[in-house]
Amino acid sequence: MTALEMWGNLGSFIAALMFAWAMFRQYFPPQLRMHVEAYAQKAVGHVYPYVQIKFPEFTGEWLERGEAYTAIQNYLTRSASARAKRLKAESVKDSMSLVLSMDENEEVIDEFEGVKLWWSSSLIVSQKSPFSWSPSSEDRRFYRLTFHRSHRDLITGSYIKHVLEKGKVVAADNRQRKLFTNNPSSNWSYHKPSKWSHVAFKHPSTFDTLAMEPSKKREIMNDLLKFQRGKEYYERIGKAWKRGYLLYGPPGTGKSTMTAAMANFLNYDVYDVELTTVKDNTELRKLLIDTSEKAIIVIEDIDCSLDLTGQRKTKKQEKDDDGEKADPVKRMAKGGEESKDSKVTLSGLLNFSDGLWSACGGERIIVFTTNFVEKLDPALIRRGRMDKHIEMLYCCFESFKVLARNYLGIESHPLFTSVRQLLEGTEMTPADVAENLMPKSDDEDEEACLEGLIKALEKVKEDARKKSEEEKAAAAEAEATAARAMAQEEGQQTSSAGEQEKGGRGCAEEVKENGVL
Ligand SMILES: Nc1ncnc2c1ncn2[C@@H]1O[C@H](COP(=O)(O)OP(=O)(O)OP(=O)(O)O)[C@@H](O)[C@H]1O
Ligand SMILES: [Mg+2]
Repeated sequence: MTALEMWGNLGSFIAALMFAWAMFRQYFPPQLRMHVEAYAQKAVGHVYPYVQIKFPEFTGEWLERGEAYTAIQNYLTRSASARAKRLKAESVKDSMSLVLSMDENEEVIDEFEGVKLWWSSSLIVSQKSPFSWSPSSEDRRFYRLTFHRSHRDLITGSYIKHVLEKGKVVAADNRQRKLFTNNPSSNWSYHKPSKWSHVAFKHPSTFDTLAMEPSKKREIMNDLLKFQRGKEYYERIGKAWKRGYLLYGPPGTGKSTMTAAMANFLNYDVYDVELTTVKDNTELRKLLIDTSEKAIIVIEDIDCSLDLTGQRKTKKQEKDDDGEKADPVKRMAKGGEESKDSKVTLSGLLNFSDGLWSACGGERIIVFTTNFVEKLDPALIRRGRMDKHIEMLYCCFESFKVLARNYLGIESHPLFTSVRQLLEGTEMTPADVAENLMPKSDDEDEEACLEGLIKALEKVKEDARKKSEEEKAAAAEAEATAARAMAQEEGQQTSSAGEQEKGGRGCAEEVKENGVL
């Protein structure tokens, strides 16, 4: 028999089977058909050694997109793009890249701990619109997983968990991350229920481009990685999966840049909380609850946002304050007009940072930045709330080298030696160094930029020297004035003591005289 004849016979056999099946469906009464089908399935089950699991696209009463379906779709991306013959492409990251998944009725093979499995994707077209070209909302897509029944425990126990976890990781890598900012409370309405507005987060800062001492940078990166991989660890020790970072240092040392680098490193969204537009503590809590996992919540310039220098109020004091706010008479008595300022208090902020851990699921980082760490209440930055304190420093030579690589594309230059000497003991922020390294015109080359930086550093050094001399002179002057004042005071005391003595004696004499009298 030739191959062609064999295919011909097989085709006839399948056609006959399909015809028999159609007759069976048409002429058998439904109840009888159900019984026959059930017995047929049982009979097949005895000889057919494979198990199948179906993962539908939409689940639940409201037909939400099943998390498992999406995770499987993402998990199968790699094997589908390598092996499937027909693929579907979807754009992600604001149309910046494509994700490929297998098209309907395709099959790919996967392997897990030496066990072979088959994934197929299927589509059941809705009965209502069999000839419609446009997809119907009632069309049902699903993935079907087939495996040998001897591996049932392995597949249902570990493999499916592995697929879902890997799928979520792929989804996180593919998603467009967002930068959220809180809407002023007046913007919350029925039509715009979200407390946050967002744009795509595209900050270019990375740890590679961040100017910082390499060992410190590595330490922070390791800390972040440990946190990100620490799900089980946090569960085991019974601590919420969160970490607080306090970034402090002078303006322009890279606190905001570091926050962006952290978000890019961890692949997290960023929630930038503008505290001054938050009406009160309750609103702050609502904002917190509305954040997602895998997020960095940032409160910049925490010392400027609120008056956090005061002591924490007791519950009673807060109640009294609330009473005053509510009572117009008390408010007027306090000083007239109602304040338009935020009424978020230190306690509110503490509850916010603590609530972060208790009210929400895991994987959140909170970052506070400040120029004046000494101004902050110790309660706000104690370990447990702010677990890691990072001081952002003036530019050192190692930081300069990173900036030179970023801005000029050079690793070394004869002028580096002068820069190194000048940077020692000079306080110039990375922001100022970066500004000096930026070519001001097309014909300014790297040498000109470095010379410009050297001049700027010399000026800063000279200004610092003059300032220190002026300060020394002022201190000496103040000391001299104080000494003069003390001497004068001592002189006055001596003379007044003399007079007192005289006066005293006078009195005594008087008494005496009086006595005599
Ligand atoms: N450590 C750094 N590494 C790389 N670039 C830096 C660094 N520090 C500052 N810069 C550059 O200077 C600019 C200002 O820095 P940034 O806004 O991060 O400072 P900051 O510490 O947040 O200042 P502020 O206290 O005023 O908020 C950045 O846009 C960046 O280009
Ligand atoms: Mg900043």
